[in-house]
Amino acid sequence: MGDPSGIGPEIIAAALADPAVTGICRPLVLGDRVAIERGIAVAGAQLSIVSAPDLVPPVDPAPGTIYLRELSALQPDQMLYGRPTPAGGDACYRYICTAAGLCMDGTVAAMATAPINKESLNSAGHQFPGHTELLAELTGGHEVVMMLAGDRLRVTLVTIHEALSRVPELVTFDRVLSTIRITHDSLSRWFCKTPRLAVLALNPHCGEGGMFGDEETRIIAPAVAAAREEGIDAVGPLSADTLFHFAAQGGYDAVVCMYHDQGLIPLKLLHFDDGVNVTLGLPIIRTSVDHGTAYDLAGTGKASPASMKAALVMAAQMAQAVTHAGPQDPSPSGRGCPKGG
Ligand SMILES: NC(=O)c1ccc[n+]([C@@H]2O[C@H](COP(=O)([O-])OP(=O)(O)OC[C@H]3O[C@@H](n4cnc5c(N)ncnc54)[C@H](O)[C@@H]3O)[C@@H](O)[C@H]2O)c1
Ligand SMILES: N[C@H](C(=O)O)[C@H](O)COP(=O)(O)O
Repeated sequence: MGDPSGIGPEIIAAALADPAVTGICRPLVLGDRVAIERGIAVAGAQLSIVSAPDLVPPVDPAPGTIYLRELSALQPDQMLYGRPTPAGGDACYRYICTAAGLCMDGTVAAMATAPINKESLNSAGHQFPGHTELLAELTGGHEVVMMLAGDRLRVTLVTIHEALSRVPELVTFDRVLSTIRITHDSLSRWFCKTPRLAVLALNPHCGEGGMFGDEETRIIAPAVAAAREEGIDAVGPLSADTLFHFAAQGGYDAVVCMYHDQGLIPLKLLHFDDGVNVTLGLPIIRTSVDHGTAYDLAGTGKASPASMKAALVMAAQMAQAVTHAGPQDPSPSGRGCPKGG
């Protein structure tokens, strides 16, 4: 359900009132009854709540119904809009842990998360920069990669939630190569058979022959060469300022970026409304909205549910791909692939 003080409950209600979502999956909400009731009212949705303490939704769920596992019973002062609390952060932690557990034991096929406030998660004593790192730990310490995807562009990140000043020391040969590998393997599995990857430079103009930095020649180019030797269709390092123009025109299936804002600024410029965050490298399927808790909009009914809907639909499609193709079979599409799903 995400942060009870943010827009999570209302965008969930809006998404679950849409037959395009409920037609492709049987959603089970992990959250707080009062927060979801409030979200339904804010979204103006015609939905009723059915408690599902131990059950998943039935094969033929009743229309207009939200199946809810109540994992918290927050007091009104613990879910004031725009006012995160440690209790709310702790509740988010429980929702995420329970969802991961249900995915790991096969009770559910996938999880899609609404936004959390990272500060409130940490104020509750859970020291994680976000869902991504928490899920990596909960599911066995896998190396994970954050991908954000829309119809025109997909980006993956070598470094995620890090201070910009630390990025150069974190961009290592091993990290760049493993990000390329995980991007390639995950795209091959879920989205397209032979993905074409562009790998970005860290510095302007690829370091301009060493004038503006040498990470390109020391680290990124050797990592790209190593990936190519493994049969991965990756090119780079390429200058970030121009590459996105070509990637958005369909030149690449994903762009491997060195740091958070290098990739997420172009992605959100093109896809703020409908982008989906996917955690690659986990043993479970996890998607998420591409935006935050939007405290300025919480309770106003103005928040767009489009990214929440897209995250639910993508999670369901990924789960169906596993069911229909088997876990190791990539989708049957040829070279290059439609983005977003
Ligand atoms: N998936 C996640 O859990 C996730 C993702 C991003 C940010 N966050 C967290 O959210 C908190 C707030 O982050 P922020 O302010 O940088 O980003 P934000 O996305 O919450 O807000 C940025 C701007 O976008 C607008 N906005 C966000 N979602 C919208 C929607 N659905 N419809 C219309 N407008 C929308 C907001 O009103 C605000 O003006 C932080 O704690 C951050 O870490 C969580
Ligand atoms: N970097 C993401 C974004 O800006 O959308 C976001 O913070 C989500 O992170 P988690 O999925 O790890 O919570």
